[in-house]
Amino acid sequence: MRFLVVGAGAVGGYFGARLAEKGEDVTFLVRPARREQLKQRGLRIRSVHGDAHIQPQTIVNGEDGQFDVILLGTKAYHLEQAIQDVAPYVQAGTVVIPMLNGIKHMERLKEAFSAEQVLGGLCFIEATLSEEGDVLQTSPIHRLVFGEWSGEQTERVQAIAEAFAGANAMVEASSNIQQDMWHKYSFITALSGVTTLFRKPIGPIRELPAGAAVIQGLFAEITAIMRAADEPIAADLEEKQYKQIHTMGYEMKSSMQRDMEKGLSVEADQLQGCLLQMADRLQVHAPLLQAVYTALKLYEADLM
Ligand SMILES: NC(=O)C1=CN([C@@H]2O[C@H](COP(=O)(O)OP(=O)(O)OC[C@H]3O[C@@H](n4cnc5c(N)ncnc54)[C@H](OP(=O)(O)O)[C@@H]3O)[C@@H](O)[C@H]2O)C=CC1
Ligand SMILES: CC(C)(CO)C(=O)C(=O)O
Repeated sequence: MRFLVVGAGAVGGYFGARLAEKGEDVTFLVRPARREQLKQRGLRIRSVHGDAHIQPQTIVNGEDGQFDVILLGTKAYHLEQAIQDVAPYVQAGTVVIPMLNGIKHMERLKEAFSAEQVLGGLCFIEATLSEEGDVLQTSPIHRLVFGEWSGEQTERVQAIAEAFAGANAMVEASSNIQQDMWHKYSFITALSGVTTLFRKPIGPIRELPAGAAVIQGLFAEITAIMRAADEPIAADLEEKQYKQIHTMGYEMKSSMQRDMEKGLSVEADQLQGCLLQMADRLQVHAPLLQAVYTALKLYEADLM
């Protein structure tokens, strides 16, 4: 099975390298500067699960290649360019698996390719790129979940799961990827929301009663919006996720917060902004989410 990983960043670099380390046929679609960096230094992972160092196969936009599975690992604000660049490689029988946070990209991908070719996907991992371009992976979670939108365990899903079997990452074929994606969307919207608002890891925020109340309030707003939109979320989602946030390492940061610390763009429109549009349409009151989004937009304005 030939894999193409779009973007050799934190997420794409990690899961792609884990698959290549296992011996699978993996190519990275990268841009010229990243290709040069990878050529000089290789793709290195420094991880709590063990380091890795591979010399990755790369292509840049326009070069030839044929692939069975495309793993999409760009930021949501790079999605349009990524779609254009990857389109020539999406042929009959090719499957696209996004690993992005959020949900809005699913619509866009199904429209750009065919709904049949796009599986659902998400990942749980705390990873970032170092100044040298190495993947730093710093907490026990390194889980990739994917599946047919219908939930069926089709042959192609089983074949992909088989290719990942034995790789140094937890990879699961889900029979309810729609719900999994909405749940992850809820979790990351709240986690990235509070960690960027307060600019602290989750530990110090949740141990302050007022911080815990903000987390709880955000989950209540987010799930109220999702319920009003009739999205497939569990009845006890907010309680479960509030508990989940208390099981995370004290120093755990969100990827959005790490990007903010590096002065990079953030996915505010695709995460908080997209939910606020739903809230507006459905007339759900979401003042905490609005405050988080405002803080993010002010941060973005300073970048310009
Ligand atoms: N980091 C994390 O811990 C987690 C991140 N996520 C989500 O995963 C997604 C990816 O995040 P993350 O890995 O952190 O992001 P990174 O910024 O680390 O990596 C994204 C990579 O995509 C590359 N890229 C962008 N456009 C293109 C293109 N057209 N062709 C080829 N490469 C391209 C960038 O390359 P270049 O160097 O050329 O700019 C960059 O290396 C986001 O949606 C994020 O929210 C989800 C869970 C955890
Ligand atoms: C929830 C978490 C931290 C882990 O996957 C994440 O998705 C992110 O920071 O983007």
